Amino acid sequence: MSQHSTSSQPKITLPRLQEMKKNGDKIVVITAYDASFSRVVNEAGVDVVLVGDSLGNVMLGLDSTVPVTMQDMIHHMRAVARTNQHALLIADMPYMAYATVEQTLQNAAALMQAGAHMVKVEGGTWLCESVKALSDRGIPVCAHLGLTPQSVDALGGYKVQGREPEAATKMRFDAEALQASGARMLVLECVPSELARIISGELTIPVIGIGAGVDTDGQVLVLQDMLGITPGKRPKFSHNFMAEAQGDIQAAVAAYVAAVREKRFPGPEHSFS
Ligand SMILES: Nc1nc(=O)c2c([nH]1)NC[C@@H]1CN(c3ccc(C(=O)N[C@@H](CCC(=O)O)C(=O)O)cc3)CN21
Ligand SMILES: CC(C)C(=O)C(=O)O
Ligand SMILES: [Mg+2]
Repeated sequence: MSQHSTSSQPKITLPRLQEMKKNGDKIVVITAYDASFSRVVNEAGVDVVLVGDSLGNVMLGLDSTVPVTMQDMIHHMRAVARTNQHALLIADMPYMAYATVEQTLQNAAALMQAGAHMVKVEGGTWLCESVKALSDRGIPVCAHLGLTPQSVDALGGYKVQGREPEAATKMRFDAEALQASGARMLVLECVPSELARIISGELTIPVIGIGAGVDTDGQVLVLQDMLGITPGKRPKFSHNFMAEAQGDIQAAVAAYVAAVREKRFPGPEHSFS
């Protein structure tokens, strides 16, 4: 196998995801961090694989994503890329890797060269300049609003975001501004279902929810959460699909894919109001 995991082109492209939004077909996103699970989730037919900085929690045993480094992200990104078959691969940019426009370009380039097809950044309008700089240079960007775990200390914990009217209005404004700056996808995490529904309708780009109700254009979950092997507490918005899969990992991931496509997941018990 080649030492340089040069990015091969995915069958699931950004225009295809755009078309899925238009047709109301749910986009299925899942995290993976290594070659074995990259293959499993590809076999299950997921559209998008996220090499999330949640690898800090589930791969490294950390209690937040703050200590995760570019080296960590590159290491896992390369492993996932080696066995990817058809999925679009997104790499999270880790803590402080996109503090300035210069840093953003350099670190995004490293993740693309490790096999990513898109990079993801957490934050609102302060990021617009960097999103535009990346987009102008041909690097697709996924934005991330709501509960942004890299800011957990500023937010005062892992809490639902956008419940107050002013916060909801600001999130809608941030989402529009990021899209106008060139973002091609948006993740909404821990947001009231109604606000996520409104933002998904207002944006033309696909909106992927986690703890954001059933009315987004797609869903994302952390792999270990759906397999019931999270080290520590599993977030309330997640669901253990292993329970109904008789211990079969491949079947559990397939159950998640089917539940999202058929709009059976998430249910009210995984959503916030
Ligand atoms: N295993 C894992 N799953 C994730 O979804 C995840 C990570 N790790 N690490 C990075 C971030 C952190 N995330 C988190 C972590 C905790 C909560 C949490 O405790 N949420 C509360 C609900 C919040 C509320 O009611 O205000 C919960 O009870 O689940 C949410 C998202 C999501 N991401
Ligand atoms: C939970 C998702 C959206 C994420 O950012 C991650 O896995 O790091
Ligand atoms: Mg993340």
